[in-house]
Amino acid sequence: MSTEEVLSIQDLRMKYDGRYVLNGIDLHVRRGEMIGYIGPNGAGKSTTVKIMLGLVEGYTGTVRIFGQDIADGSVEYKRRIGYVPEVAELYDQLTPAEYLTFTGELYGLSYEEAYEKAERLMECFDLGKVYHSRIATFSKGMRQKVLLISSLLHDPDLLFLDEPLSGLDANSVMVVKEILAKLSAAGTTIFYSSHIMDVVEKISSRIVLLADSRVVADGTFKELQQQSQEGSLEEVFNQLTGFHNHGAIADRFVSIIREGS
Ligand SMILES: Nc1ncnc2c1ncn2[C@@H]1O[C@H](COP(=O)(O)OP(=O)(O)OP(=O)(O)O)[C@@H](O)[C@H]1O
Repeated sequence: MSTEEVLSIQDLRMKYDGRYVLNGIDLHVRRGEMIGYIGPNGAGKSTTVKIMLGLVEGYTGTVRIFGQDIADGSVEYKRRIGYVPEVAELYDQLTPAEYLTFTGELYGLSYEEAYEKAERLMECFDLGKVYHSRIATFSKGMRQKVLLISSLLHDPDLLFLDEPLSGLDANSVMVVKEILAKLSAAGTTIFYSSHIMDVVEKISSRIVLLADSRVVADGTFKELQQQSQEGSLEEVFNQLTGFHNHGAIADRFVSIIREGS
């Protein structure tokens, strides 16, 4: 793996409504790393990613991407980034051909190049026949595949994925996991945010766990296991986030549902 630093975050803090949602994040990521970025709901994962994408302002600290401070006003670094958001904002009235040539051109590809490349990528996902159908008619998994293609069309150096396997069937999951492994091996740096612990455990070269607005663990899966003396990543996650009462919460939930019945 290269020692080239693709991403560097120093003392990143962000407040919403007077409350710190990120409180001193430090993170240094090298080229080709596959970072599993995990944490409880509301821990600040999306906020960190949105800051890195330049979508959220008002933070303090320094964020450098490809060596460039993203606060310096230049947006050139964005051309080398791909992003699959948690909530898809696909344009329903467009076809994949229209949508993907639009995003491809935004990333600097020519129309012809984007059109032809997107069509071949759609075919890889068995979606060649619907290249000219409206996205409004697509299933969740089909939409997710279009989003994945859109994030990868320009062969980004840094890829941010938020629940990228959402809605995909088991066969497609296998294909996408393999694609990510190959991209990472070829030098693409991947920031993989998900709640599906067994996938994160298997595909990440390094896992960063965010809790209470801070990084509470950062290392390989083996290192995290040693830190918490637990087995699976799910158990490591429970332990490092101090969560032990799933049974009691479930009991309470069910008893409320059953009240009066
Ligand atoms: N625009 C906003 N205005 C006010 N508070 C916000 C805003 N965006 C996020 N927050 C708050 O910041 C905290 C972190 O949210 P964030 O979406 O980053 O969490 P997350 O780790 O991605 O969670 P999840 O796993 O549920 O997706 C939450 O408490 C959330 O309510």
